[in-house]
Amino acid sequence: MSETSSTAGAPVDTVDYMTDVRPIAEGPGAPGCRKRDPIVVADNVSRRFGGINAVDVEHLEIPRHKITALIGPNGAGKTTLFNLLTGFDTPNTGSWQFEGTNLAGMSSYKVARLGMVRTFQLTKVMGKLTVIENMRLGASEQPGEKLRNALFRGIWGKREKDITGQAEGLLTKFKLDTKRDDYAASLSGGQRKLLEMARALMVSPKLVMLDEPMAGVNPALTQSLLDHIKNLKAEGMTVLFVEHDMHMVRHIADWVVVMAEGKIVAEGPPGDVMRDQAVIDAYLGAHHDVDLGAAGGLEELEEELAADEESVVGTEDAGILAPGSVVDGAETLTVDQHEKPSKEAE
Ligand SMILES: Nc1ncnc2c1ncn2[C@@H]1O[C@H](COP(=O)(O)OP(=O)(O)OP(=O)(O)O)[C@@H](O)[C@H]1O
Repeated sequence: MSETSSTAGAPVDTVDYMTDVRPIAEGPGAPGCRKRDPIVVADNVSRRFGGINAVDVEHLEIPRHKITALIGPNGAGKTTLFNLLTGFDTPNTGSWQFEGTNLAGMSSYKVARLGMVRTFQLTKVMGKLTVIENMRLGASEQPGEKLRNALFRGIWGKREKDITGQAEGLLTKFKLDTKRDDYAASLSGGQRKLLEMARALMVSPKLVMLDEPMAGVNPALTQSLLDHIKNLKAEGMTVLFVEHDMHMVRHIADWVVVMAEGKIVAEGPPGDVMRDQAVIDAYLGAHHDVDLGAAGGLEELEEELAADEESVVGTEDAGILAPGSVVDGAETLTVDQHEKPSKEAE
């Protein structure tokens, strides 16, 4: 999909979102920097849990039609920020707009209907429902939702048919059509991630927020997931994703926002951010000598961390990605997988 403006009916400016090289930020990348075309603008958003400042974001803008990665060490506040922006949690302070509409205090359901949807770190597909039933749940207006619709069965039937058709189309696109009538509980971790992403698309969103889309995905599905995420952008959507896998970040992100201890500590294009000292400090602690942006930097870091008894390298211990598995030619590596404190279910 592309953006077209016209004069006297003739298209004069066409932007292909995949090849658009216009600057994302108005100036140099820095925490809270202004974007040329933001879809989300947040101010002074904070959330405390007891004595912990889980989120303390002064200013954040998410660029429209781009893929933005939100990275940071465990406990940095990434998921909490997702929860706040999408109405799944309430901040102590703050305001934020999605396409100019103020969302503070709005329920998650209404936020989704406006076109801002999210997936979860631990998928929320309903195991005891079939794949197609899960998809139908994603539709913004369920037939039978309103008594009035139930009374007018003609309208009800048409809408139901449309929803099922849309769901089937998405299942085919995500190669889940053969699982249409299987219980979601029978799907693999990766297939559930795909189902959750497909279900999120039922409301034809403008902004798709993915919380650790690669976690729990086996290497066979990794490339397919990456392609689906890139396709969202090609189709005109904006993507914001939380991810620990640095190769994935470097491979598909146009812009990277780094959080540490609730704050935004760096922002910029992936290559720049990975060379940023604040990012290296936040991620690596003692491993200051490694340049994440340099060729071989990740491999060097992997070796250093492997030699460090306190570090757990990669997701292989969690059975997520095999060591040395390949994502589009690059070996996978997760730099931040220190033990997480246990956290209540979202
Ligand atoms: N419901 C909650 N109750 C109490 N503390 C919480 C709750 N949710 C999050 N926290 C705390 O808030 C901080 C931020 O957590 P959050 O899950 O947002 O971090 P994160 O960056 O998403 O981490 P991860 O990468 O491990 O998912 C952590 O210290 C966490 O323990």
